[in-house]
This record gives sequence, structure tokens and C-alpha cells, in this order.
Amino acid sequence: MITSSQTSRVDHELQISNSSQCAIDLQQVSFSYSEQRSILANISLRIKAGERVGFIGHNGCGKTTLFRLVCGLLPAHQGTIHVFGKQVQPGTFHSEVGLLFQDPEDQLFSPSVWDDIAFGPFNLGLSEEEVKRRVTMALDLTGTHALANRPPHHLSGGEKQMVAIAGLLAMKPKIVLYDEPTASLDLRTRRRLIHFLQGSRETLVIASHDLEFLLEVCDRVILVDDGVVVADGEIRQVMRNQSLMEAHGLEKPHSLIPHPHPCDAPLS
Ligand SMILES: Nc1ncnc2c1ncn2[C@@H]1O[C@H](COP(=O)(O)OP(=O)(O)OP(=O)(O)O)[C@@H](O)[C@H]1O
Repeated sequence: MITSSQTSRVDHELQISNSSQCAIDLQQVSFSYSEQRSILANISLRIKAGERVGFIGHNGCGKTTLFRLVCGLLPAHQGTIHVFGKQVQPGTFHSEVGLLFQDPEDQLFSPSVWDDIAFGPFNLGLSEEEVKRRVTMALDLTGTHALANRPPHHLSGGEKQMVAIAGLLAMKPKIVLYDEPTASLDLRTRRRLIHFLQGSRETLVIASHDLEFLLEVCDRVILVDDGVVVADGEIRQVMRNQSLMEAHGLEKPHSLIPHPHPCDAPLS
């Protein structure tokens, strides 16, 4: 039986294969925080508009660093980065790209959730009416209406995460970089985020150690180790490769391990 989520996945894959627009283009990008240790070395990759890409690798392999480079928060020491054909200038705000920080605390600072979500659109110089429309849309999409008047610092970790996502969506970025989006979510909120991302039309890059989550949302995965891309391909094909996953400090996801049907067990 074909489910509606499988149908929308096929539609989405067709849409991507027909798209020729490049959303993110990294050519020979290198970066290090100090002379002693290189974090990213000669990374080249292209992500098409509308793709949903998982970004995986062990702790400290450079996922967040790469996100900061794409947003222009850090300067590449070598190489070029383009988003939708425009070269990323470090220190300049690029409204096409939104980054969900690993720690939502880094993103929330206003007296109320409403003000926090409105902060970005106001700074884009939008009219009061448009800001109101965007905040309402972001609250709807993330299911956070009930939190609108609460101070962000009184929220639980998962609530903060959803409000931080709402703040990002209110900016309507064409590319969204999610850094560990499920880290503090309970199962119901994680499921809501999966449904939301499955229906999303933006270009998504998601760094996560939650491989089952990535399997549900992404079509492609990029595996990084020692500052280089060691695998880039269809997500199931890459993650099914147990020796590859283990060689880079990861495990094959449980859902990709074939489980014998109980009826196949030999009769004793
Ligand atoms: N500001 C900084 N100064 C010096 N070193 C840093 C800085 N930020 C990160 N690093 C180091 O760079 C390396 C890459 O860090 P990064 O946060 O990009 O990894 P990550 O893949 O996102 O890790 P995780 O999966 O744990 O979130 C790590 O060894 C980290 O300690």
C-alpha cells in the first residue's frame, strides 16, 4: 500500500530532479579556528533548490562550522560559497538563509514569544500588518499559538526549540539550516516537526545525530569526517552501509536493519 507521505515524497523527488537551480554551492572551502588544526578541508558540494539534505558526522566533525560559513557568520579561509548564485560575504546578513542554532537560548531574547518571532520581520523593514501576518503564520505552522504571550525564558527546552523555529520561518528564508532540531523535543513534538518538514518547500540542510529523523525527512545525506566529505548520496543507500557508518563513528539506523519475521523462526 502506498501512503500519502510516500506519495508526497515521490512528488518532492520529481520536483527536485526537474529543478536546475543551485541553492548552495561550495567550492574548495577550507576553514580552521587555529593554525594547529584544520576543521574543513577543500569541501566542494552543491545543493539544489528544494532539496532536503541530512548532514551527519561524529561530534566535533565540523557540521555547525559549515553552517556558520554558509550564513556568513565565519569567513572561509579558502574557496567560495554561493547561495542562489550570490557569493556569501562574511559579516553581511543574507536574508535567503536562516539558521536554527543548536541551542535555542542563543536565538530567544525578547520579553515575549510574539516579540521574539516579530523581531526578524521588523528588522527586514516590513509593515506592521505584514509582520503580524508573518508572526501568525509562524505560530500556526509550529503550533505555538498558546505560547505567544509567554516570556521565552519561562518555556521548556522543547517549547523554546519550536519558538526558535517559528522565529526563523517568519523571515521566510529560501534555505533553512537546522542544527540538531530534535535535540530537546518529546516524541509528539518531534513527530509534528517531521510532518512540518516533509511538507516544507524550502531548501533544507539538517545536521543531526537523530538518524531516524533524517530518514523520514531527507532524500540525500552528506557524511563528513576529518574535515572532508566521505559520502554523499541517497540517504538509505549511504546509511545502509554498515562498514562506512561504523568507520566514521556512526551506527546503521535500527529501521534499516532487516528483522526476520517471527513466522520465519525455525520450529523447535
Ligand atoms: N569558536 C571556536 N574556537 C575554537 N574551536 C572551535 C570553535 N567552535 C568550534 N570549535 C571546534 O571545531 C570543531 C568543530 O566544531 P563544530 O561545532 O563545527 O562540530 P559539530 O560537527 O557541529 O559537532 P556536534 O555534533 O558535537 O554538534 C570542534 O572540535 C570544536 O571544538
